Amino acid sequence: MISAYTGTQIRAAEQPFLAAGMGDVLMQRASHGLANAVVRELQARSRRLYGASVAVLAGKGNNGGDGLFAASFLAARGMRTTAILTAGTAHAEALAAFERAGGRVHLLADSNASQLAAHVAGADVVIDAILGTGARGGLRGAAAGLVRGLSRGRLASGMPGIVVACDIPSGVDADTGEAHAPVLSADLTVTFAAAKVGLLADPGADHAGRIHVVPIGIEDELPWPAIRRFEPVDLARLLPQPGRRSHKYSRGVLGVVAGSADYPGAAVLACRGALAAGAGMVRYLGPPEVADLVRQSCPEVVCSTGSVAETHVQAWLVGSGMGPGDTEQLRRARDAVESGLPVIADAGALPALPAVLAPQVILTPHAGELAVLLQRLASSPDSPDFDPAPDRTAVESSTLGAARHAAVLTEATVLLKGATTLVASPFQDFYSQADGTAWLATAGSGDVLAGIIGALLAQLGSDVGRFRDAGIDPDERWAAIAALGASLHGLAGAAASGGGPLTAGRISDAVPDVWYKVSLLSKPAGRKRNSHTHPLP
Ligand SMILES: NC(=O)C1=CN([C@@H]2O[C@H](COP(=O)(O)OP(=O)(O)OC[C@H]3O[C@@H](n4cnc5c(N)ncnc54)[C@H](OP(=O)(O)O)[C@@H]3O)[C@@H](O)[C@H]2O)[C@@H](O)CC1
Ligand SMILES: [K+]
Repeated sequence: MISAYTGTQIRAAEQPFLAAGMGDVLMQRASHGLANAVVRELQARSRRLYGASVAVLAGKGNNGGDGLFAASFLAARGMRTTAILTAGTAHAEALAAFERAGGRVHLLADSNASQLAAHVAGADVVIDAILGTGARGGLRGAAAGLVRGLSRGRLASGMPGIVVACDIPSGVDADTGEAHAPVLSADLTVTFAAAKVGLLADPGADHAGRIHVVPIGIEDELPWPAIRRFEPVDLARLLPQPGRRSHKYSRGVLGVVAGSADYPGAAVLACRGALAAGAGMVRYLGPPEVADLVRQSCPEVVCSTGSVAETHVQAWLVGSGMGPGDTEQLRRARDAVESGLPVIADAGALPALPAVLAPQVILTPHAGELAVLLQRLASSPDSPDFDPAPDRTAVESSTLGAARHAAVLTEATVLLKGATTLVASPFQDFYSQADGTAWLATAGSGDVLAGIIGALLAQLGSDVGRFRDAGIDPDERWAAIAALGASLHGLAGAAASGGGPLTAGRISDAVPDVWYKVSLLSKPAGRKRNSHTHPLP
């Protein structure tokens, strides 16, 4: 599990060490870790260390101090180092160490920003150490001009060097992931003590590149994380495995209310996702012509035109491929929510459900659907705040804030789909998953995701002990199940894509193999050999 914290949480954890006079020690650990990461990055690209050019953009705070100390260590390994002081001043000891190590210093001004940008655009490594967790807002004035010019220069150069962000890309809000343009997008973010929230939520995550955490010795002081991310080993622990005496009903039955005359394929894809993700049985309710297609594509599914009340299941999937005119299906969707069973509500169900729901209802909007949902809630007399209601662009600019707000207003669990998928529980627990590939942005991908999460709800929804044993509050298990589903969907998509285009049906085809490979990670050490035979995708 990756745990991420707000800048405020990190600063609070640092406080006892700073009070004990250990600030310098923390900075040395951080800057050593940063320098080592730069060395490893160059080595991984088979680039020579000796003579490599390193430019550090250093602000006046401790973030700049980390960058300057790191550059002085790199100079000691024979690299040519240049610093641009973006605030005209810098951390005194770090600057002295940088100069002692032979680094060149330039003071940034409005008049030389474009010239300095051109000067460092060709560097082998650019370290962005302008703003860290102490930032308020984004880059301003000459620093903004420098980053704009540098981004343009790197694009034009054709063979740009590596950008390494120190702690967080400057201009990304460590607490929210909101990005104040301009931001220099990094190939790698070397972050200290623990990941920051802003690195796990878009658009901040878009700028962060890969994330490397450098421990600095304050980790035991960290509180409950602000946001978490499951890794494959967590899936190994949490995904169910049938016992010898399991039968199809005990494994979990999912009811599916999806598809319409216009979008019959959504029902098929949702059912295929559910079957692939281990549901003991899938029961489909819907129009006869859609049911016929489901039967042809998935003969395992039991289809009927009956009601929710007379269908015995452990969880419901509602909404995929449904529109506002599908009156009977929408009534079934509302009945499913009213049953009190766990429900995943997707696409067409989102506008048709009551404003206030419950934690075991998982809403799965993309950014546009979430904007519409928030606009509807803002105009409801029960939810007078969040004014003005955001449009799609506003949701995309503040994904975590929007998901959080929707979860608070609806009292449901909200999964916001995107390159980084966020899950917000109404109790303010958060997950971020980014296991997939950009090729997952394809028609029907969301229907498969709904099917996978639905199957997990049917299998795990009542397994309170499994979550408690994993340190997850049982009340929060709905958010955890949604995040597990997002992770499984991402891993399956990446495996099926193999780096090339993907169709939605192939995502579900890949789920069983990914599930198997993930499950090997939980086997005792003696059998670990298998995990090499079957590496994760
Ligand atoms: N504490 C520790 O022990 C450790 C901390 N560590 C490192 O320290 C970093 C946090 O350092 P930090 O608190 O000094 O803040 P940082 O982000 O460098 O800059 C803030 C400075 O910039 C200014 N400023 C603010 N906003 C601005 C803007 N928009 N545009 C321009 N200027 C702006 C503001 O000055 P002001 O405007 O308030 O005068 C302030 O002085 C953290 O990310 C990590 O890298 C590690 O070494 C581990 C040990
Ligand atoms: K930075």
